Amino acid sequence: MKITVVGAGAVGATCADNIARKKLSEELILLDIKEGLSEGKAIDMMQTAALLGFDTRIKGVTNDYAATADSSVVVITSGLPRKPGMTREELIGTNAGIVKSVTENILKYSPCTIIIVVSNPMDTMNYLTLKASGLPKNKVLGMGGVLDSSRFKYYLSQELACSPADLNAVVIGGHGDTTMIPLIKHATWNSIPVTNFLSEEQQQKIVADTMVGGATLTKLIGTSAWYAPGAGTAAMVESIVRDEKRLLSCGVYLDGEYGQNDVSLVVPVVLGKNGWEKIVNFELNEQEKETFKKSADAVRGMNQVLKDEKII
Ligand SMILES: NC(=O)c1ccc[n+]([C@@H]2O[C@H](COP(=O)([O-])OP(=O)(O)OC[C@H]3O[C@@H](n4cnc5c(N)ncnc54)[C@H](O)[C@@H]3O)[C@@H](O)[C@H]2O)c1
Ligand SMILES: O=C(O)C[C@H](O)C(=O)O
Repeated sequence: MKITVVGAGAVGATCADNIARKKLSEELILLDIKEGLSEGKAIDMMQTAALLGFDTRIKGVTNDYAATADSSVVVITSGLPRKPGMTREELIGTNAGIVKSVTENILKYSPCTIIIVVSNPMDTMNYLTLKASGLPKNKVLGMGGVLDSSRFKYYLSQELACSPADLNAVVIGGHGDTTMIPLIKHATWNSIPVTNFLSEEQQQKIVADTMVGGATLTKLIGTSAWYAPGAGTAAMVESIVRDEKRLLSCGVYLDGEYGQNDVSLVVPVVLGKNGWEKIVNFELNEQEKETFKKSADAVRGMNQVLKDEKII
């Protein structure tokens, strides 16, 4: 099996590192537009193989799409990250062109692949990839909800002084500072509602911190995060290539589900060898439904830019 990661920057390289450590494929191609970057990072990672005990062959290439031929899964991380003070949506002008051309090049050599989109603004880039690729909707997925759910568990675990591994907590909606919806009323600590242990004020703070989790790290680091995004993407790849059927929050094209059409948003899906295999319906209360609709409207507004600029 071959997996390709496009973009050998912070997120792409971290994702590739996780894929190799988990031994998810025999071959792993790392592709970047910047001469030497992916070649160098691939060799650096290969020099950890003897220490970490994996036998995945990682190869770095500069814009050589022929090397990606017959990839089962392709991860797209190419594009600009935001700087402190920016929103993800401000990246659309640059990243739409990059994501569209990468998608077209990938499909020339892997017409049946499954694509995971990481580049921001993810909800709009995932929609663009689906439209530009013409792939079946179950083969195009956005990474953001897995990350946001993991961040949600982090903030919950800090407040509850518990292990994040014992928490069940999900973020749906958009992958934007104002569009994501951490479902705190549904979150549990080993089946006990977390709301039993947290004041209303604590709950609101956890939700707010989760929503701006990416912006908080961008302010601290000076560019956006990569460890959790890389690990989150690798978890999605793992569920696909091992056909684990994990229930993960992923960006998918909605065709009536959750009352929405013609938009990509984050919802819980079963992830297996065919991509997303089933969208699972959350019993949202009226307020959550209304918030989901607002997120959908905001993301649809961003997607309109793609049409106005004749990108799709
Ligand atoms: N969805 C998420 O949860 C999530 C999380 C973190 C980052 N991101 C996004 O992922 C993207 C990458 O972030 P990063 O921190 O790795 O940035 P980075 O700058 O470290 O890496 C981006 C890489 O893309 C490469 N690139 C640019 N144009 C390309 C092209 N046409 N073909 C191939 N490679 C190309 C660059 O040379 C660079 O190496 C950003 O858009 C960022 O906002 C999304
Ligand atoms: O915050 C960002 O811009 C990057 C990514 O979407 C994240 O949530 O870490």
